[in-house]
Amino acid sequence: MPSPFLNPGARSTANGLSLLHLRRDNLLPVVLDASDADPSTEKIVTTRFGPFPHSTLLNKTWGSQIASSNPPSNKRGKKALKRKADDLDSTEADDVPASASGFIHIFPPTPESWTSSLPHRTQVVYTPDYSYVLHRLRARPGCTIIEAGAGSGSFTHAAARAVFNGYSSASSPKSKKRTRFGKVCSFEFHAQRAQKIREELAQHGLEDVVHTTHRDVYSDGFLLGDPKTGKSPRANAVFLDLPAPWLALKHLVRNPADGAAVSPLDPSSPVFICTFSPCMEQVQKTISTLRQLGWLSISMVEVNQRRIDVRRELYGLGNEGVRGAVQFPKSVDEAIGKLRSEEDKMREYRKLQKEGVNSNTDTNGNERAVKEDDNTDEAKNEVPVYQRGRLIHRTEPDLKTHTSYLVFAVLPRPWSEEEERRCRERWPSRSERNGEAAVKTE
Ligand SMILES: C[S@@+](CC[C@H](N)C(=O)[O-])C[C@H]1O[C@@H](n2cnc3c(N)ncnc32)[C@H](O)[C@@H]1O
Repeated sequence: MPSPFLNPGARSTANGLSLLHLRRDNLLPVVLDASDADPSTEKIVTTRFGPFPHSTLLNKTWGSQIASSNPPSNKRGKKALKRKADDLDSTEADDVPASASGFIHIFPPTPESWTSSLPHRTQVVYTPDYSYVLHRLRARPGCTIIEAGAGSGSFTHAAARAVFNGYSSASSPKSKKRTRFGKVCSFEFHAQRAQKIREELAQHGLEDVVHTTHRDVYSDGFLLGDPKTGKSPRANAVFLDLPAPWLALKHLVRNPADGAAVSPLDPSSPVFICTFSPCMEQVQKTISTLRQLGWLSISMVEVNQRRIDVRRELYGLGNEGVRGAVQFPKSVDEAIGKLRSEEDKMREYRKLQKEGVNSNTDTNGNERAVKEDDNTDEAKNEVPVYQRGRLIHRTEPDLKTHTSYLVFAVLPRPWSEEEERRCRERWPSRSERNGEAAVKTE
């Protein structure tokens, strides 16, 4: 099955993953089920915007707006309970809320939307970090990345998309020989997490691109299959999101001394590494071990991404009903004016109370007209609402991420005297060329 992450097609399909966009930063992943066409028993996604039976979500052009359905006439629908809005957004429902008022949008999955909606089993790597990491690892179609640990699979999905250049199982044996298919070799030592990520990747059509191994990489390294005699993944890049990355580095060498038959690294290319650590002591230990093992260009980066919200700030009491406006006096004069008018109103009210007249009727018993406050900006100036107020920008403090110090390094490809000599003969330097010319003219 082609992965909806890599080949989403034009429409939502049965058994494929879709993402329901409820609100900004609130996405609900759903695998659509077409097996039950009976409206009284089919699966329903229940959200704060109403119920959405799977049949109403199937075969929709990505990006479509979908209106919620009327509550079904089945028993579950009739027994509908009123629940808090936050409890409502779920992929399956035992009962359906009686109101059917809203709409949602349906989107194909991407690594970014999966990161913000996936079921968390561990801390995850968020988009600002992994986009930078993949860029520094030179992740590109056709290369192989080693990842440990897989955790909740957030980084795994982004890495799979970065290296994807075709499904090896779908290509002919001849082209398989010629093409090096991009791969992510993912290692996880927690048995349930390893099993869960395997299931998820199969459900997402990524099992061809990601090879998952249940393994303690500190003791058993990164070969595929048997830890000692297994196959080398021939990795071009490595990402370690482990509590003690320095303990795994001894296996990431060109000539293994740990008893492994081969190195897990690609002998024909330099290898880029990134380790992800939440504290500086871990960074220091990692860098020290990288130095001992011959890694070069070692550097550390902290990604501190902030989303900047640019908007107009409109203060003043006359902005009632204006979207985003702050109902607060913009000057001392406006504050005093407001207090005076309220005192006047109170005085008049007390006077009427004393006279025994309903405050909403005048002394003759007629309905009193509500005095309109003409002191609005609308009435006072011609400036359109969207241009009023001060233009301000604020950083959004609630960005989802967790402290991460990213250590990067490069291990050069192995290089022998013989290879150096062959290259010099083939591409002589200018001085070598000039020397040769001088010898020839003598
Ligand atoms: C922070 S989580 C990784 C999150 C992941 N990068 C993501 O984006 O979802 C760290 C994972 O490393 C795994 N782990 C810890 N020690 C390990 C080891 N020695 N070998 C393999 N995995 C290990 C843990 O079980 C945990 O799932």
